[in-house]
Amino acid sequence: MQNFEYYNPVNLVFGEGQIAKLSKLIPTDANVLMVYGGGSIFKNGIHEQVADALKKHTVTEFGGVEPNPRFETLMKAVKEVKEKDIDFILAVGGGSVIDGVKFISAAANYEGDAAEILRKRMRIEDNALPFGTVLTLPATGSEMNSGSVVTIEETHEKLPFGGPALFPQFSICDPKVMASLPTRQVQNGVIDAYTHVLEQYLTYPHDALLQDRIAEGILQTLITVGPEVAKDPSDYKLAANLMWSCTMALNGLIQKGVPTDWATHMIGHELTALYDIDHARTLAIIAPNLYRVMFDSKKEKLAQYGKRVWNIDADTVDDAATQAIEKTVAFFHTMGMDTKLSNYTDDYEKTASFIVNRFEERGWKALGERQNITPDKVKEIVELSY
Ligand SMILES: NC(=O)c1ccc[n+]([C@@H]2O[C@H](COP(=O)([O-])OP(=O)(O)OC[C@H]3O[C@@H](n4cnc5c(N)ncnc54)[C@H](O)[C@@H]3O)[C@@H](O)[C@H]2O)c1
Repeated sequence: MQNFEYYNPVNLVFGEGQIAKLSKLIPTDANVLMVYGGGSIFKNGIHEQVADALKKHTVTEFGGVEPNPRFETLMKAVKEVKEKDIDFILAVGGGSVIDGVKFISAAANYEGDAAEILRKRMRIEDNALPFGTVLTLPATGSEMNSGSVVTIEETHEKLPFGGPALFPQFSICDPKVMASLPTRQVQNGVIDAYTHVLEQYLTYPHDALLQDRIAEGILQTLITVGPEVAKDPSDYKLAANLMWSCTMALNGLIQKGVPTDWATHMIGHELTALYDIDHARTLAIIAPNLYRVMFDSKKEKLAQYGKRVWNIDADTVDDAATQAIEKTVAFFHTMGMDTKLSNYTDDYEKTASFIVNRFEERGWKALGERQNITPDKVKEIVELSY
């Protein structure tokens, strides 16, 4: 096992009725900016619960953070923070709102052009504004990690950044909030979490036995609850298991001491930036083709995944690994994912060369756990995804 440090200071408050605890989790003398997205919280009662819990607090509201949050919108919130001397931010939303709040928190005290935080992929160590979250959509794990992804609309760039100062102080995860989710968003949540685990698991064999078993447990739970919770997100048992699986998939635990990949995400972000395809759906397009192109490099772990997660009984590693990829694609389809870029756009033919050029401009010579996903491999993966 590789050496590691595991630091995660998030106070995760899980369960029905827990939103009321906001009154104690945020200091009463705080000057709060409450940030939310398109307004679904006004229809499903979440806004009412938050407002009720914060009736003794000073709260300014900032709505309109988009799915795949935009730098341009978030800078308006940064202006508000400065003008109103805000000293605590509350994110009420899914990954987009939480990621957006992480950017606002980092940019609030940043001297200079805040776009540098994204373009230079800055590691935020200190000087960020404290914030907490009320999660409304289980998917990203952003409620319990210190990463964020923000899109610069002007240049169609979707860029990740993060750092230890960007952990939420607390996150409230009440599975009841899922009842109002459209099927599409529940499906996205399942596949986003599933692919997060694959990024940290489908690498090469190592000796971190527990990390593998936890990863396999999350995958099996998602396979069990995914199709059912998409049909009925108001079923508390299913919703609670999905919500906790999504958090566990990306709170840092399963990546400790092991190699990780993340190339599917790096390529997927480009598809969202170019075509506005939902994040999870870009992962479903890219991941299987990445496993096909990088087969020799990943086949041992693919075979282990096939045998342990899908109960595949095959004579050879190659056979088990091939079947594992097919099982994964079938699961993505069960969860309502289209797995071809041409299902989303007719204008795909130059996508591979565009993405490769971008990676080269950014100086990315190779991706993946072995740093062997070179620009020509990226091209092959994207072309196979058409
Ligand atoms: N920080 C991380 O670790 C991390 C990891 C993966 C993905 N991401 C990023 O997170 C973003 C995606 O976040 P997401 O998948 O959580 O979706 P989202 O936050 O973009 O929300 C998707 C849609 O669901 C709606 N919605 C949210 N909660 C709802 C509810 N309870 N009822 C009805 N509608 C509701 C939103 O208004 C929005 O229209 C992407 O930008 C992605 O790149 C971040």
